[in-house]
Amino acid sequence: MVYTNRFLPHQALIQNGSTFADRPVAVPTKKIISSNQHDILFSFYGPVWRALQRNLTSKILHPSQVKSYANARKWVLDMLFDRLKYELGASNPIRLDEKQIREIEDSLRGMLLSFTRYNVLNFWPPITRILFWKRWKEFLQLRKDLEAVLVPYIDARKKVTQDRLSKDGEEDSNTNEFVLCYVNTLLDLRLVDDDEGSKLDYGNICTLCSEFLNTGTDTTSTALEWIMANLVKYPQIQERLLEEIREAMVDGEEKVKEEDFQKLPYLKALILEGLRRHPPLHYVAPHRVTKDVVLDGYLVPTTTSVNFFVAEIGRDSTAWDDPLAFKPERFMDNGGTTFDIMGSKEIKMMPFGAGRRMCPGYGLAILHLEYFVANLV
Ligand code: HEM
Repeated sequence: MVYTNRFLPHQALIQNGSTFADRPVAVPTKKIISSNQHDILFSFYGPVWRALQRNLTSKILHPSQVKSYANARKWVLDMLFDRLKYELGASNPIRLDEKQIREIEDSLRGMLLSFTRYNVLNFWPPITRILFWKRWKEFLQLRKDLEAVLVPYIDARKKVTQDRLSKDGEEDSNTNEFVLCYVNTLLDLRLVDDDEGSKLDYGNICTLCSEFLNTGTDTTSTALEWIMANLVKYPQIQERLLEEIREAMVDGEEKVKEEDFQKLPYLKALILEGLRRHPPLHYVAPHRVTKDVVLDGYLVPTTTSVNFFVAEIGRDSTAWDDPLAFKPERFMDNGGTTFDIMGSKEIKMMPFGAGRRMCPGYGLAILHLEYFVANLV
């Protein structure tokens, strides 16, 4: 088995941006450093991050947690409906919350879109930061802007959590609806084993939150747009899906619920076909092998950055019949849908990557896509 690690210099820079600006580096611990200890750049600029983030995301993205966000999904769907009505000329106002969401989105997007501009700062940071000082200043400003947007929400969450605990530390019985969120897991985290261990600072938390938001939002919305576009392009697919949804729903119900999804195999097939034909990420982030490997006669040294052409893999004519066609039926099997999206036996497509660095949010992403596609249709 060839293990690969991430090779992501720009992330190292972004993640430590605030650290270099005005905060001390969070101290890595023996426990946290693990899979990335060989990464060349991370070993200089913060090896703690990848493993830390992986631990946290696997906790918060566990299926038991994912279920508890059903209300949030419903809220977003209502917001989408509001927007559709608004754009169609109805008088429903857009909720104020959307403004706040846009604010977060804008600051994250600014950071994401300009990453090629700042990538040069990674090459030899002590020098490139002097040579490109203007860029470095701009980068720090972007980072400060991002923190200015996120910190109030982190504080608000802190307050909700503190209010929830009674003075003697017992849980308030009136707060049964409390849902653990990602920020809570970050606030609780200690970087060393003992009780005195340091907590993550605002810069650290903002970095982890922005990564979580970046990886989870644009990807899902891009996939959703492609799937909806194909439903418009192929009315017969839309018709078949609508039929399936009608059959699965109890008369009088207005929304497709998460419990209904198991009765909707064609919906699942549609989502998979959307991800195969139009994966939101054309490549996964660059990886590298943890030791030199010979593959098919080619040496892959540890110093090489390895890129996987996700989109091409899903359109490979040796693996798929008529690969350019949009046919959800290809995922249907005896009336059901069975596809090994994790690629544990074979990899015919990898929209979420594969192996141990596979997207930890794939279950949540598929759930979101099912939820929004079914309800919009
Ligand atoms: C259709 C939606 C999505 C697609 C196509 C997608 C795809 C991917 C891919 C290809 C990777 C890189 C895997 C690799 O390098 O091998 C990744 C990483 C990641 N994704 Fe997703 N993703 C989606 C949704 C989400 C969601 C909803 C979340 C969380 C809320 C999420 C969280 C993450 C995180 C935290 C990583 C980094 C994991 C690591 O560094 O080990 N993703 N995703």
